[in-house]
Amino acid sequence: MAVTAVKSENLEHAVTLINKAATNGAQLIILPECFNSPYDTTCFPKYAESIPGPTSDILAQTANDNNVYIIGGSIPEIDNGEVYNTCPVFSPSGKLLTKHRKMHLVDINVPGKIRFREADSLSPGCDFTTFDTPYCKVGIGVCYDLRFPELAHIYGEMGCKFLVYPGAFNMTTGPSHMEPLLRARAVDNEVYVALVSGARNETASYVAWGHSTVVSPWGDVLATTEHLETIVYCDIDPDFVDKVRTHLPILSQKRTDMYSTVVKRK
Ligand SMILES: O=C(O)CCC(=O)C(=O)O
Repeated sequence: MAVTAVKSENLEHAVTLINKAATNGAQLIILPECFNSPYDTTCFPKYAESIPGPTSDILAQTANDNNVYIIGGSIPEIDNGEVYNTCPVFSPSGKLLTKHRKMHLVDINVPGKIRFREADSLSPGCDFTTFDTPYCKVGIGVCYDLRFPELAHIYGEMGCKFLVYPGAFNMTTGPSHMEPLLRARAVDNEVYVALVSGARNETASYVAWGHSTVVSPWGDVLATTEHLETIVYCDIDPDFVDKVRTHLPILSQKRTDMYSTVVKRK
């Protein structure tokens, strides 16, 4: 999705795209990170709103109108004076099922290329976020969360078969890192993984890599795109997760007598 600096335009456009995807048969629809605001630390506090709030009300209504799950990308959320990068999730009846506040905030400095520090205006979330669908359990991260294998592993342990990351990789890290990270999380945990990005806008302060992609539990790229706005469609088969786990039972072969990944705070 192409995102502009005008929140109302972004909301209207997101609804149009969701309606189109639903008309074409999508049952679970994912928006990109920061779809109602520019991805810019100076914008987050200005665009922030509560969840539930105006943007989430529109997504709830759109989920209900189309009878689809919506993973609402992310929006800057304000709560108690703190601003979070938050992904709200809606059921086909328009219920706010859960929300994921980005747990790992971006703090990168590649000299001469990119410096971005979300903590300049955001606070990190401290919750694991999963929800059940009739198809399978789904785990949510937001972009930089993808770089931390522990989160994906814990979601796998919690029973998720599909991990979804609204994201916005950039022109420095995206070309080298995004696809390998998606494929690694998928193969490590034998799950489907999707990352949904905003379209590239060369005039934005942060230029997104784009390339929204879905990877299978076997590590294959099932659906992807270039950097311009489009809807990427993909069939997810939760039974295939079980098949891969039977063929390669690595999850039960972990040497948990020697090491483990432990949840310290829920
Ligand atoms: O991990 C990266 O390289 C970029 C991450 C990012 O920009 C984000 O979390 O939105």
